[in-house]
Amino acid sequence: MRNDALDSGVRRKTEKEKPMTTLIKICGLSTEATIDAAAKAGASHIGLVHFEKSPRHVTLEQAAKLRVRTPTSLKVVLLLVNASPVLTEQAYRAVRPDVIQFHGSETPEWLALVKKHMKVEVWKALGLRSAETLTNARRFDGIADRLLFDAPAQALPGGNGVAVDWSLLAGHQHLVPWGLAGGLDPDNVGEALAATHAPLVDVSSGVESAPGVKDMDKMARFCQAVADHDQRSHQA
Ligand SMILES: O=C(O)c1ccccc1N[C@@H]1O[C@H](COP(=O)(O)O)[C@@H](O)[C@H]1O
Repeated sequence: MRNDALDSGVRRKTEKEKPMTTLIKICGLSTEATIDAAAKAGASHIGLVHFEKSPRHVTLEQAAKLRVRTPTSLKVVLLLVNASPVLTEQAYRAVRPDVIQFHGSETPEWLALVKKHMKVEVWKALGLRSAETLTNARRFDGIADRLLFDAPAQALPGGNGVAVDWSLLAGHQHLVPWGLAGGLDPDNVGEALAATHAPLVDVSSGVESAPGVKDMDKMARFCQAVADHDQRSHQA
């Protein structure tokens, strides 16, 4: 397992510190077999999507069953898109995720309210268009437990396999933990990490054989590519 070190995401390493291991979230899982494969491959987080328009949608009942069945080495992230307060609370009670990922136009005030009432980490996904997005992201400082930078919304708010402009993140001073999402796959994740030094990478369509169908071989290759990157940077 590679997920022993929880990187704050703010610093990668200092001279005397051990270099950190990149966290890996594999999103949009819907079967026990793929959850087991994610654990075996070395992911740190799995994502369950509760959003009816997504090909990766799982009902709250399915999500609750998968959650209970998930090995303790994996943190469970429940993904919601502009869910109502009632649905958010229902989803939290049914699934008891470790994290709720908000992937719509949710506000800092809404995330703060969720954090106040639910024992859960709150992550906010933001569509990274320009440097201005990074400035606007400061609204979530001290509220979101992690920011995820994804490509701007297309047909769906996420899960579109579209990469962000990594150069926008290169050298950016992050004040809160963060992660890179959008269009990652086994062949480009090493380059993405070298360009951005992301402490967490989040992948969905890049490890699928068809929309909503996870490919366990691609999942393993993705995690191996991240491990290879980590090893290279530990040696540097
Ligand atoms: O995966 C989905 O279907 C999805 C639906 C609605 C919002 C977000 C969704 N997925 C998230 O999108 C990003 C990037 O996905 P991809 O790797 O480009 O396919 C990731 O955070 C997923 O968690």
